[in-house]
Amino acid sequence: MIQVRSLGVVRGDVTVLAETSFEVPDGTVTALVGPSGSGKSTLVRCLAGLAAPTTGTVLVDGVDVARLGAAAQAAFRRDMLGLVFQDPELLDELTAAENVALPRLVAGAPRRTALEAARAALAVVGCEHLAGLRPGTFSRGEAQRVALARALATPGRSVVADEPTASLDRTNGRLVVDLLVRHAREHGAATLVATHDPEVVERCDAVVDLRAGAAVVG
Ligand SMILES: Nc1ncnc2c1ncn2[C@@H]1O[C@H](COP(=O)(O)OP(=O)(O)OP(=O)(O)O)[C@@H](O)[C@H]1O
Repeated sequence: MIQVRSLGVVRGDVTVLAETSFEVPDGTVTALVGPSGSGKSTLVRCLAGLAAPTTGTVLVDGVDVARLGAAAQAAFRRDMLGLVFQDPELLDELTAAENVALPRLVAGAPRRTALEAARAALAVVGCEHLAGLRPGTFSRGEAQRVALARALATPGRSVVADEPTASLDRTNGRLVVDLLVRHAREHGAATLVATHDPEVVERCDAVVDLRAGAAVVG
């Protein structure tokens, strides 16, 4: 479960987020919407331990990432949270399977086990055929699905995505949302998706709107 409690973020004179509270239950997908500059990315970064709350707390499966040290925060991102960004950020010198396996390899899993799990994750997103290839030649849709396979292969259940369909065409955008929703249902994953895309919002179970600095939960 993802829990955001009275979250406030102030940077200098700017109130980026004020008194924001909501929960994302396991097995459900919540859309995080709001005009440009309303703090969606900042909230995602707080959940990932990449930005610090000024007030309030965020909990991912009970873990308050802001209270962890830097190394533990990195381990939290690797082991507990599936993170998806607008750009896939794959490493060009590794194959797709190695990219997906990387978090597990870094955590010390045997190479063969990690690569087998990576191939299975690639099959789930329809990219089995890319396993042995390097990302340089992948289409945007393919690259984003490989990044999704990497995020969804995280042992932890919660998933946070920041504009995961923004750089994709409609067909690939739909595919990515389908995969996020299916993963949430099948794995009981609490999933939060920051988005501007009405088609994505329509597929979600709930909407949190960060309009005018206050969260409206519907
Ligand atoms: N460290 C910081 N210092 C000053 N202002 C900041 C800082 N971080 C974020 N902001 C401001 O907070 C606001 C919210 O930014 P954020 O990127 O979270 O919005 P967003 O809703 O994701 O926007 P978009 O939809 O355009 O991606 C912006 O006006 C941004 O300039």
